[in-house]
Amino acid sequence: WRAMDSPEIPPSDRREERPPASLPLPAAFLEFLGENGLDPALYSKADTIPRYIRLKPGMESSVVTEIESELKCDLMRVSWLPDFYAIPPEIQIAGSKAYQQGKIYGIDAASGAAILALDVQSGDHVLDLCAAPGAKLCMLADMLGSSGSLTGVDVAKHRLAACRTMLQKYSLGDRSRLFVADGTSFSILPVNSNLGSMEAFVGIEDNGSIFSEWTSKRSWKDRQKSKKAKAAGSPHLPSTSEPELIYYGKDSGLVGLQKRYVLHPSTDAAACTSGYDKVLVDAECTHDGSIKHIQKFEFWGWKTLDRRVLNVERTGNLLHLQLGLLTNGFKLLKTGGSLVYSTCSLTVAQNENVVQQFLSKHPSAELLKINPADSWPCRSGGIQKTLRFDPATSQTSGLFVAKFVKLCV
Ligand SMILES: C[S@@+](CC[C@H](N)C(=O)[O-])C[C@H]1O[C@@H](n2cnc3c(N)ncnc32)[C@H](O)[C@@H]1O
Repeated sequence: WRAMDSPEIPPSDRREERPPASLPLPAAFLEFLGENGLDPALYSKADTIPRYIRLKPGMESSVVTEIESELKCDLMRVSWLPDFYAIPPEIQIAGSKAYQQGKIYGIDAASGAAILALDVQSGDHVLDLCAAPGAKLCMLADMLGSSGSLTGVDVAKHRLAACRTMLQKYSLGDRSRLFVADGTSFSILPVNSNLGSMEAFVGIEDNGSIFSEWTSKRSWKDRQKSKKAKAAGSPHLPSTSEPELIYYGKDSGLVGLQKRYVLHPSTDAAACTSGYDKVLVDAECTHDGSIKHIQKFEFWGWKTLDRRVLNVERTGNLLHLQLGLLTNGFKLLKTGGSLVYSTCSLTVAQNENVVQQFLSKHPSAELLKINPADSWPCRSGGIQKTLRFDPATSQTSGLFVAKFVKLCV
């Protein structure tokens, strides 16, 4: 797999003579970095990047002192990101009471910035097209507040089930619904509150065709369906192209509605008027910018990295997948709505090139300046208005962020 030509490679991504990384990076990964103009020395910084946590909004400030004494470290407030704190990288939060009681969750500061870039307002209908394992989904739900809706989609059912657990743990599920589906073809629009009250869509008899309150107990029909899906092949991919709803909250707007109305695929024209206000496409990628993730392969085995990350077939398909996810996410956006595309890859191929290809085919898409970024510790991407976070510049994981608006054409 070769990186595509790029108009401009950000200067700090160019290869330079620098001290070698302390990690024993395997030859295939070094070759991947070389092909993409990335500096292996980045991977020696894994132990210097803080771990970030987000305090659930609304917690009293005394909670910070409580958590500090429990974790036995200072919580350093991240000045440019509300509710975010940095802690030393070696501190584990999973065993702490604060984590178990749903007061904090782990999320990188760059990920927090991507969510702020989306500028979610109360009342928005928000779609997260690659939602699992769910840290960004939780932050989106928090930003939404007490009106609007959140739809999470992921192709991997077991990973999306983890999102459901997170939403429930942090009491953020009421306005949410979760679909196992392919994000490149998902076409279900938000439940529009005006339509919800129309007689045609509201169920009269509860004969199984109407959404009643969500329960974790599955019906006989559903159990048969997943048995069939399991027998048919991969447990990760839906066996049909039909999205599977695995969770909806009591205020998600579904309760009382006819299933066929809610699960009805939309047209492009309908999306322009009744689509999502905000869409996040945090696309599947090679994860090479997630320095801590790459570090884990030292224990998992470098062969696993070859198979999971660098496999030519997989990486080649990835570019197609990323463009497909961005294209479909944009299709589901209402006119005037905005979309954030992000990846945790540092390559130009999976970021600027995908953005360029997408813009060349979509005259109704325009890049938007991310205003709060003026005070963020990041740099410009290779295309104006796009952003790049990386360990050296930002003290965070690597993240590319681009924001688009859907124009009326
Ligand atoms: C970078 S991760 C998303 C991380 C997530 N946004 C978060 O903050 O926790 C990418 C996700 O995309 C999912 N994915 C891969 N192909 C997909 C597809 N065709 N449609 C939807 N999701 C897909 C993967 O299962 C994975 O969970």
